[in-house]
Amino acid sequence: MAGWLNTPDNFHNFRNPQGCYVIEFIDVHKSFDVDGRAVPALNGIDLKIEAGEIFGIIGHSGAGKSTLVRLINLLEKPTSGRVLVNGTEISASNADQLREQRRGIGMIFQHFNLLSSKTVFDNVAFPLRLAGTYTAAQIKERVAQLLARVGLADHAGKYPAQLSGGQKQRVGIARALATNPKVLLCDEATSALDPQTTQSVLQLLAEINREFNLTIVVITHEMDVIRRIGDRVAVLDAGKIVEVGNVADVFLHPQHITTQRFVQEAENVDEAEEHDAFAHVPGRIVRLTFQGEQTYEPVLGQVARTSGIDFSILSGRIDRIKDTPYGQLILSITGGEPDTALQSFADAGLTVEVLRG
Ligand SMILES: Nc1ncnc2c1ncn2[C@@H]1O[C@H](COP(=O)(O)OP(=O)(O)OP(=O)(O)O)[C@@H](O)[C@H]1O
Repeated sequence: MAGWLNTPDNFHNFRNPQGCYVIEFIDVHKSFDVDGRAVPALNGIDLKIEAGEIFGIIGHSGAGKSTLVRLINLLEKPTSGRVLVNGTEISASNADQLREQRRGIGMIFQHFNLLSSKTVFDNVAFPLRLAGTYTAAQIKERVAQLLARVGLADHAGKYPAQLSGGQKQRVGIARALATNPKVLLCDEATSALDPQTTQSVLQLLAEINREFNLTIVVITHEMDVIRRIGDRVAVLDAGKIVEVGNVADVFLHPQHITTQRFVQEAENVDEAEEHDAFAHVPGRIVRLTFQGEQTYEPVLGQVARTSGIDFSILSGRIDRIKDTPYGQLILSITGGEPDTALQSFADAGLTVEVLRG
């Protein structure tokens, strides 16, 4: 059944003809009327989400994430400003156009939102039946194909109550993909799952992103989710985007205080505690950040030898941001020529931050 799944070729037809942005917010404000008073939820959002990327939106409760996502899936209209999805401004769409546009946007939820009285098969078939344009044989084939893709081929006859959380979310993903959307919105999709199940669901999302060139928008309050699969991230705080960039840049060098706190939470670091712990350590204290292949290179030893410094490692971690390894070390440096050492680290491509001079 060729043509059922997104392919890079047919995907291009859905790109914004003016560029490659699937979703675009232009100075968007949204407020809600509460007892005759306008309560602002979003204040001047400018955002461009590119075709085929995994874009994370992180924020605390009340920051405006759900409102932002409801503007993307066309459930809300902006109070002012423009939201474009696949190049079309939603507030200018009529009812038929809206229905057609909504079919191009899939969504998965924190609590899965499956129909408990229907089998796995019927849950996934639901949007296809709703569309009213597929034969029973086409629906059967499509659902089988989707269930196989999410690893649930043997569970078609089960009911949601008979599934684990991870399996329920896989059904949610299969259902969201049924009508072949170009955009998948994930609203806290792994927040109800244990760490191991979270990992496998995130892996599945990363795979379908690559296979179908699907644009995925991930709404979360956990930086770790974005670190694992995100390409770019926007940090939302009190209805405003306070930081946006590539995940590696934002994660390793967070600028805004809200971003810094999210990163510290993800790394389980208490900066005040760390600062106290280093108070009695002699020498300069520096943080070195390695990215990519340099993570595994013997830079520390080489620089120590050439500059004559001694160093102790006060804390350190090696991990991955999506597919790229990175390392962060906090060192105390004594003796030798510390300025030469810091320059040599920078020359080797490491990011050097002096925490105490
Ligand atoms: N329908 C509504 N009517 C009135 N106020 C609303 C409505 N929806 C959202 N708000 C307000 O808008 C602000 C942003 O809410 P929103 O639900 O978008 O935040 P959020 O980041 O998704 O939070 P959470 O993670 O808790 O869902 C909040 O102050 C909220 O009270």
